[in-house]
Amino acid sequence: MLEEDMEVAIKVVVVGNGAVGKSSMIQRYCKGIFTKDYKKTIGVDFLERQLLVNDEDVRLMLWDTAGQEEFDAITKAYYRGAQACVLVFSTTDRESFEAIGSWWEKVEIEVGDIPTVLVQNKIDLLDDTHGRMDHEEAEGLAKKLKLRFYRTSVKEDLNVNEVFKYLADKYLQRLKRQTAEEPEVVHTTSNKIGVFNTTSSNLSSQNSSNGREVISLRPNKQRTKKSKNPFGSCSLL
Ligand SMILES: Nc1nc2c(ncn2[C@@H]2O[C@H](COP(=O)(O)OP(=O)(O)OP(=O)(O)O)[C@@H](O)[C@H]2O)c(=O)[nH]1
Repeated sequence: MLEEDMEVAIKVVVVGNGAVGKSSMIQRYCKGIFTKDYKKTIGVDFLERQLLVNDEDVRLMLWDTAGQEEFDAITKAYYRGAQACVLVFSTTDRESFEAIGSWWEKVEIEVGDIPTVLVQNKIDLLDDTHGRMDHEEAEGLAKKLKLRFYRTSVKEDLNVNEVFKYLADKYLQRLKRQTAEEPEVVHTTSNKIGVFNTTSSNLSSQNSSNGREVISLRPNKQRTKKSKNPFGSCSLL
C-alpha cells in the first residue's frame, strides 16, 4: 500500500503514426465516445480518467501526440516526464506497423524505459483484405521489443480498458518496488514517480486544484476542423 493521502498520477503518452486511432482511443477511454471523423491532431492534448487498481486510486493523464511528422518539434517536449506509453499501429496501415520500431526508439531516447504496450487498433477491419496484418508478425514484434501486445477496436470498444489497466498496474508495481528501495522518494511531488500529495485538497471535487502541479503541463491544441473543448466531460486538472 502506498502512503495515505497520496494520489498516484501517471502521465501516459499515446504514440504512433497519423490516423491509427490515438485520439479516438483516448476519447473512448475518457469519454466513452467514438466518432468516425478524422481530425488530425496538431500538437498535443490530454484527457484524464481515474481508476482503481488493487484498491489504489490512480489518475491517468493520457497525452495525445500528433502522429504526423510535421509536428515532431512540437511534440518532442511532451514526452518529458512520461511514465507509461502506448505504441499504436493500425490493422489497415502496414506503414504504421513498420514505424513502431522508430516510435519505440523515440520514446526510449526521450524518457528511457517506461511501462509500454504495443496495440494493434481497428481490428474490426481485419476482414479488409487490403490492410490485413499478419498476426504472427505483430506478435513477433511484441516479443522482440518485450512488450505486452493488445488488439483493440476503439470503434467496437474492444480491449481499450484492458490496455490502460495493464499500464496502470505495471506502473504501480514499479512504483512500489521503487518506493521499497528508496522510501524517501514518496514524500516528494516528483514528476518522476508521479505521486502527488493531496492532503490539502478536496479529492471529491471535480474542480479542485488537486493536480495543481500539472497545470503547467496543459497543452495548447488546435484541430484542423471546428475547434472543440478537448476536455469534454473529463475533469480539468
Ligand atoms: N473502423 C475503425 N476506425 C477507427 C478505429 N479507431 C479510430 N478509427 C478511425 O480512424 C480515424 C483516425 O482516428 P484518430 O483517432 O483521429 O487518429 P490519430 O492516430 O489520433 O491521428 P493523428 O491525430 O493524425 O495522429 C478516424 O476516422 C477514426 O474514426 C477503430 O477501432 N475502428
